[in-house]
Amino acid sequence: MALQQTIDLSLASNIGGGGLPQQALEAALSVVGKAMKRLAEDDETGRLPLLHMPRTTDDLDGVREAAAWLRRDATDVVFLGTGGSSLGGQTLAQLKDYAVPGAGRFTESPRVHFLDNLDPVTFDHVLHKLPLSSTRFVSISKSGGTGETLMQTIAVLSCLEKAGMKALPKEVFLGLSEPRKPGGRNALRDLLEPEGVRFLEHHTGIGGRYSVLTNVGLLPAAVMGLDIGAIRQGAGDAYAPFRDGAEAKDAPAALGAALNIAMALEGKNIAVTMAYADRLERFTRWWVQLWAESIGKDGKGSQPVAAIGPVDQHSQLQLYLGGPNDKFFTVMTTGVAGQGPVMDQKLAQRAGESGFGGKRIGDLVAAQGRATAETLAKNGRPTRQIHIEKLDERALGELLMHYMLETILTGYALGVDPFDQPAVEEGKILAKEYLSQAK
Ligand SMILES: O=P(O)(O)OC[C@H]1O[C@](O)(CO)[C@@H](O)[C@@H]1O
Repeated sequence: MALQQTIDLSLASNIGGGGLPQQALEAALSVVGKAMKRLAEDDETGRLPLLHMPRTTDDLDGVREAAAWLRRDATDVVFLGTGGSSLGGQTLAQLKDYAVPGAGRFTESPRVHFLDNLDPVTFDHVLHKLPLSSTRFVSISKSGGTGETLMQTIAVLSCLEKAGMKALPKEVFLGLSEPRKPGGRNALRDLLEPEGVRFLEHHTGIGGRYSVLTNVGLLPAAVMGLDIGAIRQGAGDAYAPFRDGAEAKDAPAALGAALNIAMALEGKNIAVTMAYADRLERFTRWWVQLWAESIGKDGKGSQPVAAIGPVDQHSQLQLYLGGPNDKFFTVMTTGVAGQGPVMDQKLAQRAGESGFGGKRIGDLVAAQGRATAETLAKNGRPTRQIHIEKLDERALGELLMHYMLETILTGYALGVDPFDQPAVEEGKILAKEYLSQAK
């Protein structure tokens, strides 16, 4: 297990009044215990194919083959898609510096782009800059009907045609969507299949925001050269206590769910995840969607907030320490001590920081992560600590599965369906109505 979860700084017995009383945690653990029984049935009956993902390997070669096809002679690979059709891939790609401030500009070829937001200026800009003859495109949408992804795909097809490309769309494009439902439409397939574009199948039993361990997340990961088998193995590590029939208090994801539930009942309705690693920034955004869409319904749910350390110490920490005590914190750290450039003794002295001398940048980041968690606790702010010594494919797979399990169990325990998102549809319908009125 790469993930070490510590809840000591969440408990009233350690941090005083702002912390969680032991009996509140016990009560939540008992509800989560029942939710775990439901999860075990889900596994047994096959109702939740996500639970089988860690032990599935027969699809990996297909993913690797598609990734190799995309990489062949490509300078750029562009992933079109939004929400769960993009954030999982981005999270994994960040292990290889995707969207890491500064470092992301130097990533190896092919350059990978995820265009998950629809912004006309960005899209125009990117289409003009891309070397079209050596760019590959992947359109991902579970439903095949998401307006943003369809518009992006149409724009790219038109752009390829206008550029008078020798290559046909089927030579540069790949689709990833559910199979067409009998009698139903799949607009993305309707768009691309007549061009001969090949499609990978989106798992029909796994929703977009839970799809990071399927081809949706693993295809971009494989394009980046990551070990996708290790990602699945890591997911297995998070699931192992559940398979082994552990009690809620001994299964880290179940303990996490119980903490979240109990915290919300104690008035901590904001869940802040602050990760001290650039390579977990996309993870925090992936988690925000996972948590918000899965738990926020029927008048229930806590507000997920993503933060990164140490940079957000300089923007959010004041509120966290001095503002209302209505938050439950997770401070995430990695084993960065001893890593990075070493501080020259003389220069450190000249800067008036002789304590920096001989220390490395990673030493300061490690100290900051620890100090933030402890300062939050000293101020009565309940804080869970998650530490991952070595952030690699296996560890990230474990972290992703941990959070998916924590989310599902929280939904089950609260009596909400963690797999739908009915409220989002209303605005989509209205937007299409306004679009039809636009001149
Ligand atoms: O993969 P699709 O079907 O394009 O959906 C994209 C995203 O849109 C949502 O349905 C919300 O509108 C998310 O749940 C989903 O991840």
